[in-house]
Amino acid sequence: MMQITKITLYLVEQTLKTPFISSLERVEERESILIKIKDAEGFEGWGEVVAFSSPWYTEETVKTCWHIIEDFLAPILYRNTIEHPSDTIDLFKGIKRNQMAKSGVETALWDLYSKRNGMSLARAIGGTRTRIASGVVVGISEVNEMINTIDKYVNEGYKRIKIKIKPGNDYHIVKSIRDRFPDLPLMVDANSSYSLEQIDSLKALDSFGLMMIEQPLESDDIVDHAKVQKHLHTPICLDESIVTYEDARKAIELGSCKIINIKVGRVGGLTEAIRIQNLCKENNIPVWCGGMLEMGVSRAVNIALASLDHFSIPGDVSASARYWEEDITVPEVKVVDGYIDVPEKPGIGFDLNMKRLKAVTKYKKEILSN
Ligand SMILES: O=C(O)CCC(=O)C1=CC=C[C@@H](O)[C@@H]1C(=O)O
Ligand SMILES: [Mg+2]
Repeated sequence: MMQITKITLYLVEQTLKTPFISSLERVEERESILIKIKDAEGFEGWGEVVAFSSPWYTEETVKTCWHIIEDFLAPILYRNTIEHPSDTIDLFKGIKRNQMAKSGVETALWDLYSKRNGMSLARAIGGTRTRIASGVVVGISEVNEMINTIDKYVNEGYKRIKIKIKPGNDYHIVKSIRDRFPDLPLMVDANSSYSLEQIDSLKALDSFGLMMIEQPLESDDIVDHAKVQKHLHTPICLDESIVTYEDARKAIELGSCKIINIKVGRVGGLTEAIRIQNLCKENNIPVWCGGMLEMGVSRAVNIALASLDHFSIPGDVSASARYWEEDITVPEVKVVDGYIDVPEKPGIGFDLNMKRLKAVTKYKKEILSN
C-alpha cells in the first residue's frame, strides 16, 4: 500500500540543440513538468509531463497540466491509499481526459511502485526485451540539409528514420531521400496536415515503399482515415487520433489504420498504453513507441514500454544527445548499433541529475495535502 505524503512539481525548461520543425509548430525551448512523489516509507517516484507550452499537438499545455495536477490529481492521491499504479484509472475517472497530466502522475507512481518492489519498471509492466531498436525523427528543413542529417543518423546506427511532411512538402522530398537511400526503413508523419480532398498527394507516396504514413488527416478523425486507407497500399499509422483504448478499438474495427503509435502521455499513462498494446497484439496491428521531445524521465518510461513484446517496430526513442546538451537523468540514454539497453535497476532505471535539474528549474512547488 502506498501512502503518498509529499508531491513536488518542477517547471523546467531546456533549449533543444536544434529547433524541431513539424507541419504545425517550431519547438526550440522545451518546457516540461517533473513530478516527484514520496510515500510514507520514504520511497520516491519521478514522472514527467510531456505536454508542450502551447496546444498545437493536443489541447493540453504545460499550464493546463500544472493546474489539473495541483488542483485535482494531487488531492486525490493525498486522500487515498494506492495499491497499484493502475488504481489511478478509477481514482481519476471523474476528471475528463487531460491525459498528459494524468500520465505524468501515473508514471511517477509506477516508478515508485517498482522501486518499492525492487524491480525495474520494464519488468514491472511485463517487458521482456533486454534492448530496444531505436529510430529517430528528422524535422522539416531544406531537402539537402535533411539528407545530410539522415546520413549522420544512419551512420550513428539508427534503425529507422521518420521525416515530417506537409502538403507541398512531400513528394519531392521523399523522392530525393529515396534516391539517396533506396533501402532505408523510412516513414513520414504529416501531423494531420492533409484533408480528404488531398488523397492524391498521399497516393503519390505509395511508390516509395514507406513503412507507413503517420496521421495524415485530422487529429480526432478515424472515419476519413478508413476511407483513405482503402485507397493506399502504404499502411496508415495513427498517432493523435488514439487517446484511449476505446479509440484504438474503434479505429481497428473501422480499418482506419494498420499500425498504431503508442505514446504514454497521449493515452493517459502506462496502464492504458499496455491495454492498447494488448489489443493491438490480439488484432495483429503492429505498434511502436512514439516520442515527445522528452527529457530523461519520460525517455526512460518509453524504453520500458518498448520492452513489451508486441513493440516490433523501432520507435521515436532516440539518444539523450539527439536533443540535449546534458539530460536531467544519468546515465545519458545511448544508442549503440541502433539499440538502447533496457536498464535493470529498480524503477525507471536512471537517476535524476540533481545538479542539472536545479539548473533548468524555473519554478518549484510542493503541493500541500489540504
Ligand atoms: O521525440 C521525438 O524524438 C520526436 C517526436 C515526434 O516526432 C513528435 C513529437 C510531438 C509532436 C510531433 O511533432 C511528433 C509526432 O507527432 O510524433
Ligand atoms: Mg506523430
